[in-house]
Amino acid sequence: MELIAKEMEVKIGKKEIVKNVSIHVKKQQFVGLIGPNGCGKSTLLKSIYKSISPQNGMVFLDDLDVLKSPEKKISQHLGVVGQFNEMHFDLTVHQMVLLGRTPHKKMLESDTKHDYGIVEEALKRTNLQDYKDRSYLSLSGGEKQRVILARTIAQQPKFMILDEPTNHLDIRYQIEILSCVKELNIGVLAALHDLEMAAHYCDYLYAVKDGEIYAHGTPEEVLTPDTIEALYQIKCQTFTNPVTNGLSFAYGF
Ligand SMILES: Nc1ncnc2c1ncn2[C@@H]1O[C@H](COP(=O)(O)OP(=O)(O)OP(=O)(O)O)[C@@H](O)[C@H]1O
Repeated sequence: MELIAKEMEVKIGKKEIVKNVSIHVKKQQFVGLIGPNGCGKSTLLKSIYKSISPQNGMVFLDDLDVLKSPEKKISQHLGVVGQFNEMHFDLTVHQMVLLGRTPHKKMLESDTKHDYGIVEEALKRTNLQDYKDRSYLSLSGGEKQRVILARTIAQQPKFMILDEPTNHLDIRYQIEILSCVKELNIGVLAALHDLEMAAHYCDYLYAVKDGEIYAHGTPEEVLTPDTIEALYQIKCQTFTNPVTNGLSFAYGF
């Protein structure tokens, strides 16, 4: 699915947090949102997935009007991995991932073999098969993050929004999670802090500064020393990593 968010504006109290932001994610594109702490990335994402109401703007997933549609309808198409995944009641990992099937069920409809198959596949993709019977609350932050992703995969969304999905994850799982999301081949909009990961996984980037889009384009177009300095107030040199051939960054020079 394609996502178009147009002229998004979010005010909290008197403060304008998101100022007239438009984002376009084409079918199967992996689009990154970068920018310093507090620039408004999460607020923008939340206003797109309707966790907060924007003062202005519209959001379409193909022809589905997200801001005007009921939650259930939206969650049949849109999966969200948020930044904080705390729960106050305990479920096993398997039960948590099975919850991903809820948007596709009628009230009180029981889980089927088909649902269990989808859950198994999601656990496999996120490397969680051995955690099936563990209590969710007993997991580490990184393990919880993977369970939430598995639940979102089991939801079989056609578009995914991720807010710093690699928060809490060590380097191996950062790579595994982003590769796993990329392999889903669906439209993705993800807030990312690691610029090397953003350069490697994203087809297109939006750089946010003070609630506005400061730059957008391919990673090579956006991740220039000037833009990085403007965003993060840090000197930076970019180079092609001789080992990976990817874009790399030397900070503080
Ligand atoms: N409910 C709220 N009340 C007051 N201010 C808020 C609220 N939510 C967000 N803000 C402020 O809005 C600004 C943007 O926050 P947001 O979480 O969107 O930034 P971010 O770019 O996602 O940051 P980070 O990279 O640190 O996660 C911050 O200054 C934050 O303090």
